[in-house]
Amino acid sequence: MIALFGGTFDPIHLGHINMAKHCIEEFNLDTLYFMPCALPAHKAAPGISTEHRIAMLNAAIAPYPFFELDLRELNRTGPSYTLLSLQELRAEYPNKPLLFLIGMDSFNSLDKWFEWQTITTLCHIVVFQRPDLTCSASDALLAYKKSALCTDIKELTTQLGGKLYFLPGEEHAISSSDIRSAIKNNKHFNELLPHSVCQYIQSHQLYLSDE
Ligand SMILES: Nc1ncnc2c1ncn2[C@@H]1O[C@H](COP(=O)(O)OP(=O)(O)OP(=O)(O)O)[C@@H](O)[C@H]1O
Ligand SMILES: O=C(O)c1ccc[n+]([C@@H]2O[C@H](COP(=O)([O-])O)[C@@H](O)[C@H]2O)c1
Repeated sequence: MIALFGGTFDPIHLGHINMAKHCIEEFNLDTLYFMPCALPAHKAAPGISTEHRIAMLNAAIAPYPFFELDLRELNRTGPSYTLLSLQELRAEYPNKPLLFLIGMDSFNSLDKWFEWQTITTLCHIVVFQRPDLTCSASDALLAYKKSALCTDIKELTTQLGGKLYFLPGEEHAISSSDIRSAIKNNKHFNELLPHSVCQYIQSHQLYLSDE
C-alpha cells in the first residue's frame, strides 16, 4: 500500500506526526509520504516560503525512517488539487492500493473538494479524529460513508481504492493556525511541535507577523 498524507503543514506539528505514526502502525506500512500542497484549494496560501515549510517537514521527519516527502504538488502550478496527485500516483502504481490520510475536519468538507467522487474511487480515505469534532457529513458524504465504510484492514489491502476507514488513536488538540497565533501573540507553543521545528521557527523568526 502507498500512504499519502496531504497538508499545508504551515507548520508541521505533533498532531500531524501522531496521526501519521498511527497510520503506519495500523496498516503495518513501510513508508508514509507527507505531501505538502503548494496552493491549498480551499484556504489561504501559506504566509511563509515553500522552502521554510519543506525545511520544517524534513526536520520533523528526520528521526523516523518510515516517513518521506512527496513534493509533486510543489512542482505543479495552479491549485493543489488532490485529484491530480492521486491520478499521477495511480499511473505510477497501477497495482497498489493508495491510502490518503486526512483529519475529521477535512472529511467533513470532502464533498467540496474538486471532483471528490473520483478521488474516493482512486484511493482509500483514512480519517483520523480531531478533538471535539464529530462527523458532520452532508447527505452525499453520508451516502459515500455508508457504502464505503470498512473496518477490516484486509479489504483495504485487496482493493486499490474506494474504501473509507476511521483510524483510531489518541487525539491531539493541536492546529497550525493555533501555533501561528500563539507565536504572533508571544504565547507558549513549544510543546505542540517537534523540538527541531521549534528551533527552526525561532532561528528564522517565522510567524511573528501576518506576512
Ligand atoms: N491535531 C490533528 N488531529 C487530526 N487531524 C489533524 C490534526 N492536525 C491536522 N490534521 C489533519 O491533517 C491534514 C493537514 O492539516 P493542515 O496541514 O492543514 O494542519 P492544520 O493544523 O489543520 O492547519 P490549520 O490550522 O492552518 O488549518 C488535514 O487533513 C487536517 O484535518
Ligand atoms: O483537491 C481539493 O479540492 C482539496 C480541497 C481541500 C483540501 N485538499 C487537500 O487536503 C489536504 C489537507 O488540506 P488542508 O487544507 O487541511 O491542509 C491537502 O492535501 C489538501 O491539498 C484538497
